[in-house]
Amino acid sequence: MIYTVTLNPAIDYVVSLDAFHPGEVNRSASDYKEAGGKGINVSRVLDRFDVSTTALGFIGGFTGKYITDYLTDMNIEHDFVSLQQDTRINVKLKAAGEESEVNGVSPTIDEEAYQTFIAKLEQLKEGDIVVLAGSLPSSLPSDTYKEIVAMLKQKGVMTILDTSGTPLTEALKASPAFVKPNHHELAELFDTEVKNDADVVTLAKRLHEEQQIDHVLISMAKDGAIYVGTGGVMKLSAPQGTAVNSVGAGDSAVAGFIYGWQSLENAEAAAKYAVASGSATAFSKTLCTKEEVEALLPTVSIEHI
Ligand SMILES: Nc1ncnc2c1ncn2[C@@H]1O[C@H](COP(=O)(O)OP(=O)(O)O)[C@@H](O)[C@H]1O
Ligand SMILES: O=P(O)(O)OC[C@H]1O[C@](O)(COP(=O)(O)O)[C@@H](O)[C@@H]1O
Repeated sequence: MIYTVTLNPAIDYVVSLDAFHPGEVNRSASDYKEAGGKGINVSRVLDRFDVSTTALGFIGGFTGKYITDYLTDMNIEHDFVSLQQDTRINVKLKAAGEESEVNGVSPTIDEEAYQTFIAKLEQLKEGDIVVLAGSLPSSLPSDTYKEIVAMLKQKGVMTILDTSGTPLTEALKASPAFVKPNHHELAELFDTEVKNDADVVTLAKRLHEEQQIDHVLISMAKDGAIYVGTGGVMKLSAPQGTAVNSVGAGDSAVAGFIYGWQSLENAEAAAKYAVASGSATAFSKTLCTKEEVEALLPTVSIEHI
């Protein structure tokens, strides 16, 4: 069974305007809301690929109810721990060809809620897959993902991690099986500049070899991705197209990799599916469909480095 963990979910409130004028009253040309947060998006995309998951994490208040109702309507299993405080709202602003984001403040996770969540993870078994994705609520210590990865690995559970900053640095010490930082997050991780593909390969190799991560996929938005792992070293081009809404592109890439890996057990095919999925989401208003991904697959080229 695949589980996604979103410790800090969100309603994504996506607002489009022709132009944004700070300090003035602005009116949306269009807006809509979606259940978001990285693990939840992975569940949503895998559902579109006909792969069942159970979404775990913390949810609270009327915003949390919006998310659980949304998932229930989609027939996506979920088993969140309930909080009193509201789940956050993240604002995604699209104006004059630019995308800006204001991600909200997380509710507080108290010890009792955290232990209830850990008790759910304790039930998982060898062969299960867990996707840990997104920021940590500020009330949880920065080594939370590290502790969870270590605990799950002891049970024979495959762990996949998509986060950034100190929680990522810490969790790498527990060697999750697959990580997908983008190139900015990779640079931040090593406190350096990433100027070209060679720099990306050098740092991704360090993650694979020194931190013993089986699969490292560095996503680079319109420049595709670089894979370093048990499947070798390769650069994947992104399909050409017009970016409509790139919110969820990274999450779609994570879902695409899992889908490709599960169905084919081949890292090259999985990385290709990841890139096609990310791009299909970037080119559409919302998350990709399987048909959109498969239409783009032949346009992803791979160069072995
Ligand atoms: N403008 C774009 N054009 C084509 N593909 C894109 C674009 N933006 C994102 N993608 C696709 O989505 C994947 C993930 O995007 P990226 O922006 O790197 O992730 P994140 O959202 O985690 O920062 C990329 O590897 C690429 O395949
Ligand atoms: O937990 P974080 O890092 O604040 O990110 C949450 C945001 O990321 C998203 O999951 C989108 O992520 P990507 O664009 O990286 O795929 C949104 O749905 C959500 O608002």
